[in-house]
Amino acid sequence: MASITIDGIVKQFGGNTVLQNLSLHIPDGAFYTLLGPSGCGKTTLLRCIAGFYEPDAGRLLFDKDDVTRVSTHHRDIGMVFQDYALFPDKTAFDNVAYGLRARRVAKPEISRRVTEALDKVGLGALADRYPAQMSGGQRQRVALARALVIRPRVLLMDEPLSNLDAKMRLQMRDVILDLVREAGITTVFVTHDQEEALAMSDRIAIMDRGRIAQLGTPEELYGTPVNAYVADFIGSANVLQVKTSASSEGAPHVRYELAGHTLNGVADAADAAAPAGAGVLIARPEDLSLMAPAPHVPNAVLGQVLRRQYLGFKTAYRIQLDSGPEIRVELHAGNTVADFHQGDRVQVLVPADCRVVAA
Ligand SMILES: Nc1ncnc2c1ncn2[C@@H]1O[C@H](COP(=O)(O)OP(=O)(O)OP(=O)(O)O)[C@@H](O)[C@H]1O
Repeated sequence: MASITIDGIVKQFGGNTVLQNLSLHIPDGAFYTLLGPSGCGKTTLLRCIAGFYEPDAGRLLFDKDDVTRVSTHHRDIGMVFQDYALFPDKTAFDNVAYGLRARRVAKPEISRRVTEALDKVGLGALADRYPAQMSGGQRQRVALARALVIRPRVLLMDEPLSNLDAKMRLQMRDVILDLVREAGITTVFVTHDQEEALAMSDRIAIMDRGRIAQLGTPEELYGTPVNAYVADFIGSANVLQVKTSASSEGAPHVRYELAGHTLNGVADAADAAAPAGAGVLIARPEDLSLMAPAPHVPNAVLGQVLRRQYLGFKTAYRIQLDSGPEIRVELHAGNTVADFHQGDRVQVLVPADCRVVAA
């Protein structure tokens, strides 16, 4: 077990800089997820931590040990891949035993630890099966047991759930979390599935073209995304260009123009000093609400229902704001406000704590 310090890592392929001076500290025992769209550099970063790639600049530390130039098999890491990467000609037992045999662990101890590891992942009865005789979920459990049985300092997982069906993915989330929590092992998990990231992580690093756009707890990323990219990547958000001006209440409050109305919002701390200009309103559909048009309602914008979609636990609306953009609103079942239909005139209520960030 060890903390991981990534200090100013740069990685280039040809002329293409894939990791741009990236720094990140992962405390001992924490579960961190790298999340981002295809090609943002998640796997490259994981491979630098694993030692498959040597960075062009920067350092990598496990605790205080500089492992930047240490080879993969001396880094003491466990790895789990999307495609399991099991040996097809070895049984589950022998797959899990492989790392211990390579480390010349005594036979009785190998037997004890492998049996224990297979039991932990619920495969005690399948020790003699070959990978081809197992389901995807079972194979991934073998891969997990194989990674953990060597008691690595760091566990690295590259999209380990993406080849599994939806139900198995949910089950394996719990299996993984139970095992890594019990072992107290520092884990770096790569996914492009935002729900998986939210459900599993202590902290999520959202990556954008080789940089970290935001690092935070799931609640921080969802509740206070620093920019439109993060807001749009985690959950869904209305991301609307607005013109901002200073609020009489002072920072962090800000006023902004949306579809001909002046509303109150909250500015990002970094932008609070310069409130006048172009901004971006970030409003989650579930934070907005609807009412029939009425005079003198603060923080409301007029529009018309373009589409109403009933989704059981919620109803999703697309509203065309009068001489403004479209905006999405979601009302949850049990919400007592009246229902609206296509063509209805409505007033969209935008809470005054909705955030406006730099454009
Ligand atoms: N070995 C390599 N040689 C050249 N370019 C590479 C190599 N590995 C990755 N790249 C490039 O680096 C960029 C980042 O790739 P990376 O695999 O790290 O992205 P990712 O975020 O993991 O994407 P995905 O979710 O699709 O796996 C891509 O543009 C990719 O084409």
